[in-house]
Amino acid sequence: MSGTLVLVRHGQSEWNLKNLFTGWKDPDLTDQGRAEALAGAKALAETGIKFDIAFTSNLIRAQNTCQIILDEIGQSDLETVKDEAINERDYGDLAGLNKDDARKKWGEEQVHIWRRSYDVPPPGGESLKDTGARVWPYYLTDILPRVLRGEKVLVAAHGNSLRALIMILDRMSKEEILKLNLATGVPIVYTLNPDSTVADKAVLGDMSSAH
Ligand SMILES: O=C(O)[C@H](O)COP(=O)(O)O
Repeated sequence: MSGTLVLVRHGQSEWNLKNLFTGWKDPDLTDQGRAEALAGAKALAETGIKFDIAFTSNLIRAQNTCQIILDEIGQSDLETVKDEAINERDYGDLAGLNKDDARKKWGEEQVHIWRRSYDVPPPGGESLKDTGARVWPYYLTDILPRVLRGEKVLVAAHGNSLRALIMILDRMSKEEILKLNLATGVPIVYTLNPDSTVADKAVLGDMSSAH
């Protein structure tokens, strides 16, 4: 039996718009972010998918993205589990700073390393590896068993908690994950084999503008 796992990064947040490092801070979606979530929802609706359960983080931008999707596909009351295990990576001392100002202060390369490397944490925050250390166990204990039972599972979360998940799903190396950026509101639909490997992957939208 194969199940379906849909991953979606929340739509643009107020702090994405202001170009601020966000992490565990809790800004809401912008109008554009709500529109992105709705566009992703419409793409999912076209597939005719009906979910068995949804997972989201403790942060409002992911929760509202999740609800916009569920409302659009006619599943407003679907069981939805909220857990900080799939929160955005903790950006530590960078949270609240402007990304361009940070580049001016520490240099383009250092900021890129903090944002995209596998195991270099930003000051006081989590690396992707640290983020994975909480995302992966949660995936194995709470999310994957549902998919392997043949269920259809929605995960509405964050750029870096989802990069950690995609790294293991797509068997990406530490070097490959450096280049992966997820567009906001674009659903990624995985069909998993019974041994939890990926049978099929479809991206319902345009990832090319992601940065
Ligand atoms: O937390 C943030 O600032 C963003 O959601 C993700 O930021 P990044 O693309 O710089 O990792």
